[in-house]
Amino acid sequence: MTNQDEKIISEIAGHYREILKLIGENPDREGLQKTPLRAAKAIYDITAGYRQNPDKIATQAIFEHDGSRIVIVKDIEFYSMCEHHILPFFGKIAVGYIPKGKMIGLSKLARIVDCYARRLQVQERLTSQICKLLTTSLPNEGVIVACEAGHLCMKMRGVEKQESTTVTFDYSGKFVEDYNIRSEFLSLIKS
Ligand SMILES: Nc1nc2c(ncn2[C@@H]2O[C@H](COP(=O)(O)OP(=O)(O)OP(=O)(O)O)[C@@H](O)[C@H]2O)c(=O)[nH]1
Ligand SMILES: [Zn+2]
Repeated sequence: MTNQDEKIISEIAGHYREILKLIGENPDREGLQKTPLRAAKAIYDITAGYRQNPDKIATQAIFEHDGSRIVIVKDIEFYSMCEHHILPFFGKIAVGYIPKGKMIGLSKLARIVDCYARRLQVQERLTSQICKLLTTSLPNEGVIVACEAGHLCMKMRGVEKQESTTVTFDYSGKFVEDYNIRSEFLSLIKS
């Protein structure tokens, strides 16, 4: 952690201390003394994606590959924060692509998911940012991303729908043109 990171975290902690007072707490009581700093470190960590470069992650591990069949990494768990309420939404993402002479290191797909998830987000944008990045930075014939998540802003407050989940998709290239390949992806991520 750099000096700049520490400076920002300490400033955020000061704001959390004020929030604790405003909600009727005593930030000086024993259990809360370190809470502003802990909370500041947590929010800084949860939003680490702002300080990462997704293009760099996507181009770090590209290898030769002459196959042209779909590659899928599914059940990539993620945690993000909804930009409207700053409350968590979390679930799983599946990423698929059709190679065009190259393949990407599998872990990089999960790292790209984390890079965009660890920001203030809406689920639709999270899904489309992953799709767009891979479409432009990895040689491919098509990219598809499916995301299923539960939003705490719909469960622990507001409309309070405990079982609701939200599903979002985005796709490019052959997945747009070819319904069969899109449904192949869907059946493979369900199996
Ligand atoms: N499309 C979309 N909406 C989201 C997402 N996360 C939260 N929301 C919605 O953002 C909306 C904000 O609506 P507002 O009416 O401004 O806020 P609110 O009064 O807190 O709304 P309620 O949640 O209905 O109580 C709500 O409908 C949330 O469900 C997301 O990822 N995508
Ligand atoms: Zn919300």
